[in-house]
Amino acid sequence: MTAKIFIDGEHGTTGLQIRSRTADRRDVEWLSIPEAERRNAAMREDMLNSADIAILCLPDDASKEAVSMVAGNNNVRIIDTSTAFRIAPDWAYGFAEMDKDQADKIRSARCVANPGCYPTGAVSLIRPLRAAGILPDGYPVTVNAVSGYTGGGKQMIAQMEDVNHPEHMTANNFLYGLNLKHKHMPEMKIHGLLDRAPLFSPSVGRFPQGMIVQVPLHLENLNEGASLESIHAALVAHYAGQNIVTVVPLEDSAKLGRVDAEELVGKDTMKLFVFGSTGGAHVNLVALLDNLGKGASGAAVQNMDLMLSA
Ligand SMILES: NC(=O)C1=CN([C@@H]2O[C@H](COP(=O)(O)OP(=O)(O)OC[C@H]3O[C@@H](n4cnc5c(N)ncnc54)[C@H](OP(=O)(O)O)[C@@H]3O)[C@@H](O)[C@H]2O)C=CC1
Ligand SMILES: CC(=O)N[C@@H](CCC(=O)OP(=O)(O)O)C(=O)O
Repeated sequence: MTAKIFIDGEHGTTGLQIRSRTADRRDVEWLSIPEAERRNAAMREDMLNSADIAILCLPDDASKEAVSMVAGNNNVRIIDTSTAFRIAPDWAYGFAEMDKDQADKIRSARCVANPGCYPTGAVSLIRPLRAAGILPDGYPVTVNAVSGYTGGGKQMIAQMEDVNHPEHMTANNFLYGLNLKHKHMPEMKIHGLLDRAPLFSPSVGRFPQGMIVQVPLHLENLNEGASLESIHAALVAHYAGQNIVTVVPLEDSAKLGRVDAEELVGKDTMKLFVFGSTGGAHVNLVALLDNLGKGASGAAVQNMDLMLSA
């Protein structure tokens, strides 16, 4: 039997990439609304309630509205790509490699919150070190990142690409979130198992897709015995047995002169690096991903497949 899938927001950046990733699939039937009717609430409600899985690719407020439209209809399962439910206790967090049992939680969940692109990188680096007792309570975690501009959705894409846009942006690389209250911080804190909010400094580069997330650490402030090698080993152990999140061997990362934010564009995988020198004072943890791959649409398709395999 084919599963009926409706993407609310299918004509936006994340929605379109879900459709392109699944264009050849014959095991799903797509329910669809013409683009001109994308904000027609009655049509959306009808489609949402007819789906086996509704994938919400909408701003937070519209996602909350969509969820309210299917309240009480237990036949519909939901994957929400917005920030709205990522720390809701009754939603499964859709980062399947986060813990050994996370894929099973997603498989059996009615409601799955797809992680944010930046939190996917940050949580992937931080959580294993908290779980392994390497990163102590109270450690002041810093997360620095650069994203391709599609991370800002249709609006930022137009601002970056359309020279006639009234708010056209000419910068090749800019910092934002300068009040240090970015909406992703609670998600990073909770799923990173942190007891203190991280300091998060995001930026955007003039390239459509790709992302680097960095978590620099001072070894002397970690729990005793922490080293480049022990941190790398903890990440390797945490991600053993799956092939989406790869921990790059230390000897390979030691040979690199640079990391290219666009290396994984079009892929749904993520690479983790541990940079530093044996016996050195610092390590820099780096996650490399496509903001629209493992950071959004790729993860949504992965979660859909897990839910369909229940
Ligand atoms: N882009 C990325 O890299 C990532 C995005 N996300 C999240 O995914 C979600 C979607 O983002 P993205 O695809 O980038 O955004 P876009 O702005 O590109 O697309 C959003 C789509 O939703 C539609 N929409 C907006 N409001 C409503 C509404 N009230 N009712 C029905 N449709 C509506 C928009 O239509 P209209 O054209 O009329 O505005 C548009 O088609 C967001 O919550 C975002 O935070 C998560 C991870 C990464
Ligand atoms: C470049 C850019 O603007 N990025 C977005 C985040 C993109 C993303 O991760 O979406 P979620 O907010 O749904 O997690 C931002 O910082 O708000």
